[in-house]
Amino acid sequence: MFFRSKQKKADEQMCLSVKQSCCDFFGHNVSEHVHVERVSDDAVNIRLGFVCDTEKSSLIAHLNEHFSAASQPDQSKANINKALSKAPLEFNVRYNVPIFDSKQPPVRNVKNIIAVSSGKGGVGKSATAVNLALALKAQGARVGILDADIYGPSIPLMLGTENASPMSPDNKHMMPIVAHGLVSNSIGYLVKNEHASIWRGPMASKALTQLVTETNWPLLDYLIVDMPPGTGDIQLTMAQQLPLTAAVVVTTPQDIALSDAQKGIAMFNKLQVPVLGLVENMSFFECPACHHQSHIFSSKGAQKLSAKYSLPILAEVPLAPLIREYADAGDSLFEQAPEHSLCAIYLRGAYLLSRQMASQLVISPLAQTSKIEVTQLN
Ligand SMILES: Nc1ncnc2c1ncn2[C@@H]1O[C@H](COP(=O)(O)OP(=O)(O)OP(=O)(O)O)[C@@H](O)[C@H]1O
Repeated sequence: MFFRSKQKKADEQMCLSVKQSCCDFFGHNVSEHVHVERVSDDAVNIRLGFVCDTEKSSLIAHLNEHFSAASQPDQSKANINKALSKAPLEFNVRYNVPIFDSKQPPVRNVKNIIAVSSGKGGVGKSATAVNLALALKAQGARVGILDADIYGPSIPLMLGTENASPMSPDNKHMMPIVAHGLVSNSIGYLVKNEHASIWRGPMASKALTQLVTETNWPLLDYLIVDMPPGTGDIQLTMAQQLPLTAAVVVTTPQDIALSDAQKGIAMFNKLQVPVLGLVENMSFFECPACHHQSHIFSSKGAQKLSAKYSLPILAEVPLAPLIREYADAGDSLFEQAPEHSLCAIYLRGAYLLSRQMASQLVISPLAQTSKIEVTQLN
């Protein structure tokens, strides 16, 4: 009896510290989603609102965690081990990228589809989509990119795959094009730009649906979709047809871009697609000689939007000739200049993006357990 009550107290204590540890880990209060329950003398179930598994005497918690956390496994493991230090259990963390259910049928092999969108054209949406995809890949995720900007597909140029065309071994499905470790498909691989640009709404949406569903995607943690600019009927239909997990809105700091970005946020809100955050592109220009920063397109625009909609700013990307040069050459900034400060900006953006995804997972009723295990980084 005495032992039981002591054990109960120890369990309560352990439960509290696991919850606290999870809150620290996720960076906000998730305690009501954390369920800790002793299932036998030597096993405890921890369910982080969505996952739980026990194996023999060691406790295996499947953390549906974002990829970037896998680059700090010791940190997270240490946190949780600390919380469990009183329990005679071994604690292992396996990393799973979370999956969301969607109202639309899922795309085979694709865990999460993230739209990169902008209310206004020419703000650097495609460049942002490519660099975020490369940054997620650099952090260990399996990433694909879908060029849904069927009126101005620029992904083939930016990936250096302009002359590629997808093979179809079974005459039904296309094999995506591989470049810089990303798989991609684009209407630009299939038809000449001038042909796609005369397509009308239904034809354009049908082409997009085919591009998504008839591509033989390998197992992907993230499929980044470069949406066409704007928030008209075409964008709305496209966003409705895709089983989107979440969206990222790209803007420049100037008022005209911001007001269009708001329309983008409103569109995703209407479709109940969570917006993970904002990317402010062409935020400033830093003079290479004196390092003075000029705010060519105004300043603090994204900050205002961020405050108004409670959205994080994932990245403030400068106006930097290198971004255009690499994009035009179809080269990867991450392969050619991995130490460059621009890479750090995109890597942080990707980190925040995937972290936001993990947070959405905790609060979203659409979240489900990922069954696919992701290899932990060394
Ligand atoms: N931060 C930046 N610094 C310098 N050049 C940039 C930056 N971002 C994008 N660019 C360049 O600006 C041009 C337009 O960018 P991009 O094609 O990504 O814009 P977009 O918003 O996708 O355009 P569209 O509306 O046509 O789809 C490209 O040449 C790109 O390389």
